[in-house]
Amino acid sequence: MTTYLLTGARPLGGDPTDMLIADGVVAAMGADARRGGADARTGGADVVVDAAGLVLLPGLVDLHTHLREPGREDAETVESGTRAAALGGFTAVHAMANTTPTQDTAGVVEQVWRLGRDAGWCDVHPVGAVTVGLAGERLAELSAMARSAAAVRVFSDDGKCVHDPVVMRRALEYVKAFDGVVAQHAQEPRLTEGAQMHEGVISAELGLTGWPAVAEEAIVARDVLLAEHVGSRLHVLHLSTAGSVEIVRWAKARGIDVTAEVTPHHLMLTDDLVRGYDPRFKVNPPLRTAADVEAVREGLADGTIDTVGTDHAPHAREDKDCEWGAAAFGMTGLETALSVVQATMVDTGRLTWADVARVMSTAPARIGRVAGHGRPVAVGEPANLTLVDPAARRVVVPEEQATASVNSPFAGRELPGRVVATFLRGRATVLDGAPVERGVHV
Ligand SMILES: NC(=O)N[C@@H](CC(=O)O)C(=O)O
Ligand SMILES: [Zn+2]
Ligand SMILES: [Zn+2]
Repeated sequence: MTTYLLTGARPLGGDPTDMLIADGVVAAMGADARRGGADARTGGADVVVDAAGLVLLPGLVDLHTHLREPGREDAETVESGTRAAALGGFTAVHAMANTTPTQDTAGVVEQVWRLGRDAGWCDVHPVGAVTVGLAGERLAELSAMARSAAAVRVFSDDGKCVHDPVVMRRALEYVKAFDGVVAQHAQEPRLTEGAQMHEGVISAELGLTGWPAVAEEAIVARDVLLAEHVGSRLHVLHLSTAGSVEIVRWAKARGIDVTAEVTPHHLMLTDDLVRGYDPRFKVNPPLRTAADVEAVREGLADGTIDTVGTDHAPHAREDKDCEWGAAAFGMTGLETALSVVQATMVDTGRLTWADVARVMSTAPARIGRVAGHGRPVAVGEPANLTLVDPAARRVVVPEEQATASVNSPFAGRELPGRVVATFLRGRATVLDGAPVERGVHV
């Protein structure tokens, strides 16, 4: 296996140091990293990576990716989506269940898991659907998916809300048997019929049907109470309103086992962008107000919100290049997530890089029960690592990204930070900011 010497990388909170990556693990750090060979420059390593000035993070873990395969390979495939993930610094992603066919059986989740393993860009953990066909009526075969080769631990009808309280209660009870978690897309369906954007001053001005904050908050409030009642784990996806942050803060103070996610776009963008009617800004839940953005930033900074999940939602051109009302909901995000978190949270002084490791790696790995990821950067640990250049800046050009879709809301924006290298169990998937095909380095 190729060995790598990273020179002068800055681990979290530590001084710059050298690191030897060999046999899939962090083999040595500090002076020991060069002891493997007579050559003083390489220390015997096959590849030397100059990491001076770079931040070394544990490989990022996304609990919320839409890979679209099977069913919409025109928008994304497991191959293109996981390549994008590696370029974004991710070593593991959870593939949402709203595929066609739905990931609601052991057979389909095993298929996606195998496609991920064969592509080799990052670990793919399929999410299992909570209900058959995401229809919200009958529970899917949760335990068969948990016992399958894909070892599913995260269950979600994402795209749809598990709105029937009895079905939600049963799902929460059921997943306890295998330490699973229900990840809820909190959207009260009756309060959001025909909704096109956030309900507020701007929806009134534009004459578009609004998606009120209460439609999210009512489900978040109900679900934390259900989770408390049955003593189960709940994860709230893409939390987007100030009221939702308050409810989760209350629930945590009460000891309820709830975790919450915010997306990069809800940390940066607001509903006034809809004024241009550009469908790149159409997303579920919708972009909210500046006060909501401030509240989710504060929630992420104080630990109320546990994770940043990309909700990478690629869509084919014909589903986005149309008028606002007809366009699909969703935005790509894997290749910009870390930069958006840097811009909104690190460069504003609200999170340290150690906090970023927590919200984008450690916490999602723990919630998803993913072994080998989100671990401390230390000798003997699996070498799942990301090297970031925080001083770099770049303009986002969707056509240059690895994702097969171009619906990035950050197109044309200059963002800070660049993923220089990603390592998956000691193998480089990205070097010098470019993907490394398998077989080039083994
Ligand atoms: N976020 C979105 O706007 N769309 C997601 C579904 C979802 O995450 O709810 C999609 O699958 O396209
Ligand atoms: Zn969703
Ligand atoms: Zn989603």
